Amino acid sequence: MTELLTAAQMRAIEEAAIASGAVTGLELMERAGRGVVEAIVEEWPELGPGCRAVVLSGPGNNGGDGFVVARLLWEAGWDVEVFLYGDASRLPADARVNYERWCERGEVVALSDETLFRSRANTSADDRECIVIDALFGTGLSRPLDRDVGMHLSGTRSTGSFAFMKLVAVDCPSGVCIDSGRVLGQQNVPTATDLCVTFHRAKIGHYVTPLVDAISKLVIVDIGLEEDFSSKISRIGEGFGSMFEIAAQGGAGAIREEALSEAMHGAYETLAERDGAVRLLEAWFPDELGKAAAIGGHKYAHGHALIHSGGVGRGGAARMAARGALRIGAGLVTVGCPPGALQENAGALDAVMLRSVADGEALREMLGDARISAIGIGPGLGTGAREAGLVRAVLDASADAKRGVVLDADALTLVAQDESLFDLCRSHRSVVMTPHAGEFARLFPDIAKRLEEQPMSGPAYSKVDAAREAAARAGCVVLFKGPDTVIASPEGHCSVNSAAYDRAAPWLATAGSGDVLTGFIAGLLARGFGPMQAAETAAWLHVECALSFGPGLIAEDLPEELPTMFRALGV
Ligand SMILES: NC(=O)C1=CN([C@@H]2O[C@H](COP(=O)(O)OP(=O)(O)OC[C@H]3O[C@@H](n4cnc5c(N)ncnc54)[C@H](O)[C@@H]3O)[C@@H](O)[C@H]2O)[C@@H](O)CC1
Ligand SMILES: Nc1ncnc2c1ncn2[C@@H]1O[C@H](COP(=O)(O)OP(=O)(O)O)[C@@H](O)[C@H]1O
Ligand SMILES: [K+]
Repeated sequence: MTELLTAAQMRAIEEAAIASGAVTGLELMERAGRGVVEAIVEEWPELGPGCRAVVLSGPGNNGGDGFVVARLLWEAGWDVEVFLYGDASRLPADARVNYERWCERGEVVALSDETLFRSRANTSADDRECIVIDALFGTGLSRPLDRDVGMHLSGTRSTGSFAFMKLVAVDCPSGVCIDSGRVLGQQNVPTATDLCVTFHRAKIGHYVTPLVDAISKLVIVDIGLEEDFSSKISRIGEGFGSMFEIAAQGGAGAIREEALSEAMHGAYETLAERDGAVRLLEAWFPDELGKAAAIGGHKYAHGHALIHSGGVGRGGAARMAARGALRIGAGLVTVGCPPGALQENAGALDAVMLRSVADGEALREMLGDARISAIGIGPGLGTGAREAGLVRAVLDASADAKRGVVLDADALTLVAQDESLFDLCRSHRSVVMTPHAGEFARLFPDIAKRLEEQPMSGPAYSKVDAAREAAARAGCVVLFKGPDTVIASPEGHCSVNSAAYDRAAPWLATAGSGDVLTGFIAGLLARGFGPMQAAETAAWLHVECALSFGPGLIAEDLPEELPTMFRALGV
């Protein structure tokens, strides 16, 4: 797992590195620009000397990176044109140095529609490949782009502008708030980007919608800000100034990195432990996953999951969830269903047990069995009074926190409709809610509305903020689905399970896949996982199963892929 950073965290890390004397801003800029060029060469090895590059540099350090890219491509024999948006005399120091270095090699043209239109790359008769480098704004974007800049970007991004165009964004596509992945302002700034090269760590915005949908490939360049160094710089805001003071007082020229680390020791938690850190779930699984095999003993030692089904003809969702719970390692799984649906379910279940549950009262009685260690309810359930009674019974009879509960689909709709059910969730210590965007809007309409409003300044409200606020309000773990699934706990822990970039699995958006996820979570809760850990592990395995199976996947395939996954993971 790695941390996804905010722009403020990234700035703090850079500033602390520079203040430590371990590296200069100019060196970081050179490494950043070099990283962009290396990423271009790796992405398009067929491009090289003679190819065209149009570099759009902005008024800050992002523009500075652009000048470095221009120089390095020029030195490699590319035909480079550079445009500047802003006033060269007001560039920050490092960007200014790189501006001047470029000026020794080529011209800088003021960016305007007209100059872009007249660029060599645009007007030449030959159709040599052209790469456009978007180095207008990076982490420093604070307000919406001016209309004309939005227009330039639209112009260059529309395929008609240049003969063969690939668009490379330095750090992030300009106009996007990198904390949220959202475009600032009313401008219809297009963000479609072939390659985005960012530095040190990915930022939150790179992994959440809408930005995650717009970038074809994300490359993270190591600019020498070491892992253990950055991990010590965790708290932005109060107290941070004093760290710089300590660094500055070190005197005697460059203060060594160790001295700075020493100064910070004990004063800052590691980034991973800090509330507010957003973790990206990566090649990872908790040790607990492997423990089932080691526990041995009775099947009840591995937990008993109850999945509640809907009525006749609506049981498929619960049966798939049950299969998921069983495959992920619950010792026993029972499907509970209305008496009328017994026959249907009996014909379709073997290893999964079956119980008739007439109503909420009957369910309450059944839940007197303390060995039932988790419940999944919602898929295919229905939204009538009887079903509301079932959800109430589940929440009432398991609030002792030893029994985890997953609420999905219709159960979420019921909770959204009834404040008293919402209150029961709040007072329960082990509930996981798994809404997709529609269910999320029903449960948290004001939060969903805020997420839809056009942001005018950064940092903008993001899907991460929304999931966190929802979790805090509901007192539950909230798993907000999508290709950018965000999982948040009421305590403020938060992670992103991405199905983008090298984990893209669009075939996972298939009917019933969410039902299987409910089963995965219920199975892990039954095994004794905490709600956050169960949600994270299940979501991560869900995408891994989809990747392992590949296109053609249907929801039923997901549980069946788990044994392959477990073997691959050495579980
Ligand atoms: N600080 C460092 O040491 C490093 C920074 N790097 C680069 O520096 C970037 C951040 O640089 P900056 O903090 O200078 O920020 P940017 O270059 O993203 O932009 C900041 C400038 O744009 C202005 N501005 C913001 N929004 C505007 C708008 N809508 N219209 C017009 N002007 C606007 C700001 O007033 C400021 O002058 C990163 O994205 C990265 O590309 C890299 O070189 C790595 C090292
Ligand atoms: N584009 C996508 N790529 C990968 N996974 C996706 C994508 N869109 C949705 N998903 C995932 O697919 C599942 C769909 O769940 P849900 O919306 O509840 O559907 P259903 O009710 O049909 O089961 C969720 O786990 C969600 O995160
Ligand atoms: K940019």
